[in-house]
Amino acid sequence: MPYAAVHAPAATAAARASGLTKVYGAGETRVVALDSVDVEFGRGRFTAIMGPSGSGKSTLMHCMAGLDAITSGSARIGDVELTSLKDRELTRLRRDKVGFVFQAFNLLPTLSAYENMTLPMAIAGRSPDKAWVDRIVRTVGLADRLAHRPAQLSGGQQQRVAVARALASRPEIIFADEPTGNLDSRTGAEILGFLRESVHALEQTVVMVTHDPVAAAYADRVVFLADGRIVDELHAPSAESVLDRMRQFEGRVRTS
Ligand SMILES: Nc1ncnc2c1ncn2[C@@H]1O[C@H](COP(=O)(O)OP(=O)(O)OP(=O)(O)O)[C@@H](O)[C@H]1O
Repeated sequence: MPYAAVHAPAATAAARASGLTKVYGAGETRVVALDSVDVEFGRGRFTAIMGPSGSGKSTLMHCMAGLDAITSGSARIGDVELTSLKDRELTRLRRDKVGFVFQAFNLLPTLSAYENMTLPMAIAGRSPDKAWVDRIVRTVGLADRLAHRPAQLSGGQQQRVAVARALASRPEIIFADEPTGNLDSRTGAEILGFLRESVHALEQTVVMVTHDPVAAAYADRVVFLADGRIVDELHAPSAESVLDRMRQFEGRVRTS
């Protein structure tokens, strides 16, 4: 049975967690990476996740994307409860409903930009929606690079291909983990602009982990994590307001 049919009515959030707890290890090596996190990622919104190193940002992203099993609580993509899925269903959900952009571009070197973009759909046996793919290609400015292999592209162009690949299947949600970490600031700004454009013009949903207040300012909302908990959030952020919040927050941590 298709997984969508098994579950509850449509949710308004593209993804949500409640009481999401992730514990690694046991005994002396036990680490509570996420401690009962409640969070929603609104459909058609761009959310940044920030927090100090080790605060649980990547773990939250991996658990919400179905890349890592959760210890307790609930994680949903749309109306699908991830904990109810078997491995195979989870693989299918990730392929069909989730797009990923990583710091390393993760493109296949022997394939062209276009083939890389449409590879996940080719694997799934689905033919790409040509009008949609054309729109993405125009949005990320790759029209004259589609036949190039990754080695013939700059880092910024390779990341544009990775963004286009994440968008190509019109996923329910795109998770981006430090997508500009390997790029200079001008090229990084371009990629962030494309992510913002994909949310605002193409009505996609993006959740991005970042350390950079300038990158976070491209989002509609910033969620702050510390010690595996959500401790703050900011709407319509600017780089200054994010930095300011981080400073207040560091002050609180130092004095507590
Ligand atoms: N596979 C693992 N096994 C054991 N502990 C882990 C594992 N992955 C993460 N952790 C621990 O969980 C906590 C949260 O890690 P996580 O990588 O989510 O933090 P982060 O906020 O993404 O950090 P950074 O900004 O440095 O990437 C850390 O204490 C980390 O050491």
